[in-house]
Amino acid sequence: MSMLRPLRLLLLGAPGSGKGTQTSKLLKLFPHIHSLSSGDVLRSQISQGTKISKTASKYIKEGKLVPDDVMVGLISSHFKQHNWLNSETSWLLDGFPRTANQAVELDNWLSETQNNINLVVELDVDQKVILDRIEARWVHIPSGRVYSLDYNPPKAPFKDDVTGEPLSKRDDDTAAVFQRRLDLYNKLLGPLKDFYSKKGVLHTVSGNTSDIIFPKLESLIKDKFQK
Ligand SMILES: Nc1nc2c(ncn2[C@@H]2O[C@H](COP(=O)(O)OP(=O)(O)O)[C@@H](O)[C@H]2O)c(=O)[nH]1
Ligand SMILES: Nc1ncnc2c1ncn2[C@@H]1O[C@H](COP(=O)(O)OP(=O)(O)O)[C@@H](O)[C@H]1O
Repeated sequence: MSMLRPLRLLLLGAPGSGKGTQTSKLLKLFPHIHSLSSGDVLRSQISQGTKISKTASKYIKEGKLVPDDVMVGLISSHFKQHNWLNSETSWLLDGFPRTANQAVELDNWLSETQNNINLVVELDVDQKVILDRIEARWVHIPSGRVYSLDYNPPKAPFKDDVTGEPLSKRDDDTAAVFQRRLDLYNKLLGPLKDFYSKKGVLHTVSGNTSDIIFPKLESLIKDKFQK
C-alpha cells in the first residue's frame, strides 16, 4: 500500500460526473484517506430526522443548494468530531465547498490550523453523458455506496452488496431536478475554480468514463504526494 504525505483533496464535478465513484476507487488504493461526501452527510441527517433535515430535504428535492451556513456548520463539526485537523490526517471532500462563499469560510477556518486544501481536482466529463448515469444510479443511503444498472450493478438485484439492504433512487435524481442541479453547478463553478487556481492547487482531469479518469487522478496524486 503506497503511503502519501498528508493529502487534503477537494473533488469538483457536475452531479453524476463520478465524484463518489472516484472516491471509492481512491479509498481502495489509499485506505488511510478519510472521505466526506456532503450529499451523504445531508442524506444521513434526513434519514435520522434531525432538526435541519426538514429544511435540507426541501432544498435537495428542488435541486437547490442548502444554505451555506448550514453546510459550513455540518462540515466543520464533522472535522472536529473526527479530529481531521491534526497535521498527519489525509482527507478528501466530495461536494463541499460548492460555492465561493463556502470555500472562503472553509479557507478561513483551515488556514488557522495550517491544514489547508492542497489539491483540487475538477472532473471534466461531457455533460451529455451524465444524464443517463443519473437515471441508472441506485444508492444504499445508510452507507453512501453507489451503484449503476449499467456501470457497476449490485451483485443481487437492487440490494446493497455489503448489507443486502434494499437500494433506493434519490429523490433528486429525476431528469427535471438533475437539470436544475447541473445548471446551478455550471453557474457556480467559475468562481470556485478561480478561488483555487489563485492558490495554485487546481487541476482538471478529463474523460467520459470513470475508468479513463481514475488513472489520471491516481498519477496526479502519486506524483505530488507519494512518500
Ligand atoms: N456508465 C457509466 N456510469 C458511471 C461511470 N462512472 C460512474 N458511473 C455511475 O454514474 C452514477 C453517478 O456517479 P457518482 O460517482 O455517484 O457521481 P457523483 O454524483 O459525481 O458523485 C453512479 O450510478 C455511478 O455508478 C462511467 O464511467 N460510466
Ligand atoms: N456543499 C453544499 N452546499 C449546498 N448544498 C449541498 C452541498 N452539498 C450537497 N448539497 C445538497 O445536496 C444535494 C445532493 O448533493 P450530492 O450528493 O453531492 O449530489 P451530486 O454529487 O449528484 O451533485 C445537492 O443537490 C444539494 O441540494
